[in-house]
Amino acid sequence: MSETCNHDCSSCSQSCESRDPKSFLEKPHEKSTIRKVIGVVSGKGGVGKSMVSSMLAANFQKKGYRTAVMDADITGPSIPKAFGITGRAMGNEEGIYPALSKTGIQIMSVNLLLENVTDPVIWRGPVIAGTVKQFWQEVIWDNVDYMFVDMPPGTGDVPLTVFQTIPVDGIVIVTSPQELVSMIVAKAVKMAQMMNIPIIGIIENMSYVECPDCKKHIEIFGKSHVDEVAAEYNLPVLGKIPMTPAIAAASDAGDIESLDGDWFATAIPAIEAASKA
Ligand SMILES: Nc1ncnc2c1ncn2[C@@H]1O[C@H](COP(=O)(O)OP(=O)(O)OP(=O)(O)O)[C@@H](O)[C@H]1O
Repeated sequence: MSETCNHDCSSCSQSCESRDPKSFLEKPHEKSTIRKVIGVVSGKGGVGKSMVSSMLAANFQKKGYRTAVMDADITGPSIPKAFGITGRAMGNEEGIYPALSKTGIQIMSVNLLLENVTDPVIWRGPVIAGTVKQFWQEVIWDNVDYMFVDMPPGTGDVPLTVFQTIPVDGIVIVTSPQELVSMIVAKAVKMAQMMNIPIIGIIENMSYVECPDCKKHIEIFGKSHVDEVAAEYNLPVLGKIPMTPAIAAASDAGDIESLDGDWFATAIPAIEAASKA
């Protein structure tokens, strides 16, 4: 172990015995290789967590990493749409194969298994959590450097299952300025600490709107408090993403991979550094 242990597993990525003596971690499919798993979480829905998961994956793939997205947001799956994937996942007696995006990102989502993408998933918690487990154990993930897990919002059954079964190397918390940011970040931070998952930092989405003429940043949801809240928990702010029609349009068109923007200039090296072996 290269760093001195301060017994706070939430700020450390080492895997040592004291980390989790009675681990519930499950092995992935025997044909899968997944090197790093990054969870993307939010305290509540609609803050752009799926958008951030998709854009992070697109950026990591562009950097040359073999990248995957597991859409663990079973009742509100929006990942395939952002990547323009409409077909169904294929499988055989060995397992299920993820769909591939235009740039080769491996994607698994419940929407790739439903007969009709508009069919609602009206399942009880344990069934939903079981589906996420299956995405880990029965999908054949091909030589993945970084897997981003788009978590369901909140701190319920499914995030719990993900944290218990999948060896998550770190989480990124997504917030938006109008939420009760301090309470919601506090809940996400506490859950990660209880589960001994390192927190890489916070990304604020829909942070501001840029005036197309004078380029002034307008904080339409009011003044952001993300810096203060991050400082309170000793976490870095990994980025502030503007609310822009380009993001909404790219997502609606299934073209998230074509978006250009340097919104992740801080987040990418932070994720790389936090997930180093
Ligand atoms: N920065 C942005 N600028 C413009 N539109 C955005 C931005 N971020 C997200 N959106 C849009 O907001 C909507 C909600 O985003 P998204 O689905 O990523 O949220 P979410 O937090 O994953 O929601 P849920 O948890 O309910 O699934 C989407 O239609 C998306 O296109």
